[in-house]
Amino acid sequence: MMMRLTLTQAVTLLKEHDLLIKVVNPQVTEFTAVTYDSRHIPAGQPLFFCKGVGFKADYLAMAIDHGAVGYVATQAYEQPVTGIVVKDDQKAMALLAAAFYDYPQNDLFIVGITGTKGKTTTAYFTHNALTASAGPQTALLSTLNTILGPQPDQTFKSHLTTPESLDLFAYMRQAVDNKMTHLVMEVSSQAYLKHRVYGLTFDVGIFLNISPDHIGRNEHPTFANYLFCKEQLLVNARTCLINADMPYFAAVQQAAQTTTAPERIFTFGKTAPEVDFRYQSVLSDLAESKFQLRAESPKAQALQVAGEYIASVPGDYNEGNATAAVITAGLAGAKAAAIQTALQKTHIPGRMEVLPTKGHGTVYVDYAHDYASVKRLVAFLRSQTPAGGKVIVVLGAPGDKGISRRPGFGKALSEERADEVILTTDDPGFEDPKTIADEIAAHIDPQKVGHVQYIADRAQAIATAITMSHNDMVVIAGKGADAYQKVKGQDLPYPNDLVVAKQVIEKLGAQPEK
Ligand SMILES: CC(=O)N[C@H]1[C@@H](OP(=O)(O)OP(=O)(O)OC[C@H]2O[C@@H](n3ccc(=O)[nH]c3=O)[C@H](O)[C@@H]2O)O[C@H](CO)[C@@H](O)[C@@H]1O[C@H](C)C(=O)N[C@@H](C)C(=O)N[C@H](CCC(=O)O)C(=O)O
Ligand SMILES: Nc1ncnc2c1ncn2[C@@H]1O[C@H](COP(=O)(O)OP(=O)(O)OP(=O)(O)O)[C@@H](O)[C@H]1O
Repeated sequence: MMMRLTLTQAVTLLKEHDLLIKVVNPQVTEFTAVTYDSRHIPAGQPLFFCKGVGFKADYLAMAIDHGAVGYVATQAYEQPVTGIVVKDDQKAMALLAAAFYDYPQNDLFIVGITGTKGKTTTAYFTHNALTASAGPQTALLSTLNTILGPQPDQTFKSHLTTPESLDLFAYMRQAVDNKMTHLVMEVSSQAYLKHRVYGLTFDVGIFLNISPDHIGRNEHPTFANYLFCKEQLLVNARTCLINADMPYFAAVQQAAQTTTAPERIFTFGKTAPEVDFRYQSVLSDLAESKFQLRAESPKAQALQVAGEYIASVPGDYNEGNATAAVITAGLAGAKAAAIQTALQKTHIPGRMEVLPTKGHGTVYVDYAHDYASVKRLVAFLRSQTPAGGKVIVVLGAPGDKGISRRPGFGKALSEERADEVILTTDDPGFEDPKTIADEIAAHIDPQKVGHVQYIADRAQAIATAITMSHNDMVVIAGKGADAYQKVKGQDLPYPNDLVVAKQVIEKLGAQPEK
């Protein structure tokens, strides 16, 4: 189907949402392409969206030079093309994108997942559970990969956790055209802050947890704003699923109740007094997590997903992520047996990847990169360490953002009493990695952490950690499967932590016997 948007449609929609200020030079009555990037102007009659903190009038001029016949912006420009002037460029872009791509959301069962931690893990579990149940009909929008269909060229690396609205609706259209019936997507708080999902209703909205993160320049001004943005997923979901064990549960539940009847709000938890679904650890070891899921309310029982599950990704916190995926798959019509199989087989790149060794303990590569996740990770590994064994941690903190992570890491490593910490480089951007490491070190309590050192080169830091390990746990945290180091505005190639760790193990001749 040829995608199009008429000027009349655009005006009607924008007026409906009280977003239209005026139209200038209304000579073009139909647009047959849309874009927000002057470096990629499609053929046809393109409409150009002027948006973003870094937008410059020159980009619009360049877009028009390359064929744009209209623009949407918060101000009129001295340009001879049709201009749609709006009160909010991001909201306007989301509304017009949905219309341009002919509302693909109407043909998809959409699951949205938010939470400070666990979004990608839960998204993969849910995607695999739905695929195991109904075949390859489920699209995925995750921080790692975008999957829009079953063919290899319909899977590619993602740029953002939640895409810009224009890309989001384009992806949904491609997914529908590729015969996808379901979509599992991560919804970052940033997506609501920047109105990337404005006007979109989710069939299921999952709220996993919230802890202070993503507050600062280019992100949220305050924690209250961060919480508010995350709550919007539930305000815009037909069915809500909430972790009742987390702080701020009452506020989040209240947000869900604003638009959703109690029959469509489900809660889960391990320790909360009243929940629809309760999960309980059966066995959590270094390879997997086995847990029991009980349905405690009639509406929970009706889903028929209670039972025992094994999640392939170790870490006791992954039981909560897996529980959310099981319930959601049940809500989407998947059968317990298919969900069980899928959970056991799910592999998530860079999330709790395990490398056993001969003589150098066990090596973990994990994406933990804030206070809450490093704390839970070190606590879990500590609980699994054999008597006399140590927990050796390799990590750094990124530059130019997430400044609160630096004291957070120091605090988490101290509270969980890491035995050996090797501070290193992790996407330093325009900052000096040694200064970042010093800021982390300043928050490490020497009474609680055995020894701290700094090794700038990440591969060298990993080699040092694995070489010194005997009967110990080595955890390489923060970068997961990232195959780059962000340095001074450039993505410098880096093999990734798993590849480096495997090379070190091989060099040491420490591969385990098959
Ligand atoms: C703060 C934020 O959300 N920024 C995103 C946003 O930027 P922006 O709208 O301000 O755009 P900009 O990069 O300043 O550029 C302005 C405009 O000029 C256009 N342009 C630019 C150059 C040119 O030559 N011609 C041209 O037309 C650009 O296409 C853009 O439309 O839109 C851009 C795409 O157009 C994104 O790449 C960019 O994400 C940046 C890279 C980013 O780091 N975002 C993070 C904070 C983010 O969104 N993270 C969350 C996950 C958080 C979590 O883990 O929970 C996410 O959902 O990914
Ligand atoms: N429920 C949880 N509680 C605490 N830590 C968790 C939880 N789930 C995952 N983690 C940790 O957080 C890391 C990131 O997990 P995941 O990628 O699933 O989360 P995310 O929400 O997508 O993260 P991000 O927004 O940073 O991309 C994992 O590698 C693990 O260490």
